[in-house]
Amino acid sequence: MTAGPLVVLVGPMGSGKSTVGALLAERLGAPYRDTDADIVAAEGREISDIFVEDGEEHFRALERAAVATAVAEHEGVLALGGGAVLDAGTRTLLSGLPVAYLSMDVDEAVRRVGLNAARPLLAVNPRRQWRELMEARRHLYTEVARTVVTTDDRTPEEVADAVLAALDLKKDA
Ligand SMILES: Nc1ncnc2c1ncn2[C@@H]1O[C@H](COP(=O)(O)OP(=O)(O)OP(=O)(O)O)[C@@H](O)[C@H]1O
Ligand SMILES: O=C(O)C1=C[C@@H](O)[C@@H](O)[C@H](O)C1
Ligand SMILES: [Mg+2]
Repeated sequence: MTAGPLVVLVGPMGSGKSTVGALLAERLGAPYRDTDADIVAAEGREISDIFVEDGEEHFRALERAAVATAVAEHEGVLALGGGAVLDAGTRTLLSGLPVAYLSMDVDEAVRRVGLNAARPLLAVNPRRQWRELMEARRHLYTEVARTVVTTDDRTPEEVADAVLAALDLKKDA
């Protein structure tokens, strides 16, 4: 059997990658890994500091390298950063992998993260910013995904069940 992640979660900020990823890891008896956390650990600084000090392009290159390492060596549940799909090289790395896109509509997004000051991308007029962000990204999430799982009106447990079913992964590993 080839090594590689059992499932890769993509989707916008707040779609539930961390929450659902942890549940999936528990159900599959597999480790959870998050490339945002890998980058913070490797760089010894927060992502917001990388953006401010070196710019988004540099961050995307670090992210591409982190995704390359993770898909090569991680055999569990892998969550990517919300903007990882913007990079063409990162998208290529995902080809052929069991990628699930966790989607949500704008109302749900504003409810979950719109008022959260820790997400400065959405700090001013979250509804409009959300729409713009998704217009730029939706087709890229869809492009890399083997399955699209809606998270609106679903608990994290229900989302995890839907991912397992869509990717034909067993629940009691
Ligand atoms: N299915 C769900 N229903 C309701 N709330 C949810 C659901 N999934 C996640 N949440 C809540 O939404 C918030 C964001 O979830 P989470 O941190 O898992 O998203 P994320 O995709 O990892 O975000 P980020 O890209 O910022 O890391 C949390 O407060 C979480 O409890
Ligand atoms: O949506 C984005 O562009 C980002 C999402 C986060 O996961 C981080 O990767 C970073 O803050 C950028
Ligand atoms: Mg997260």
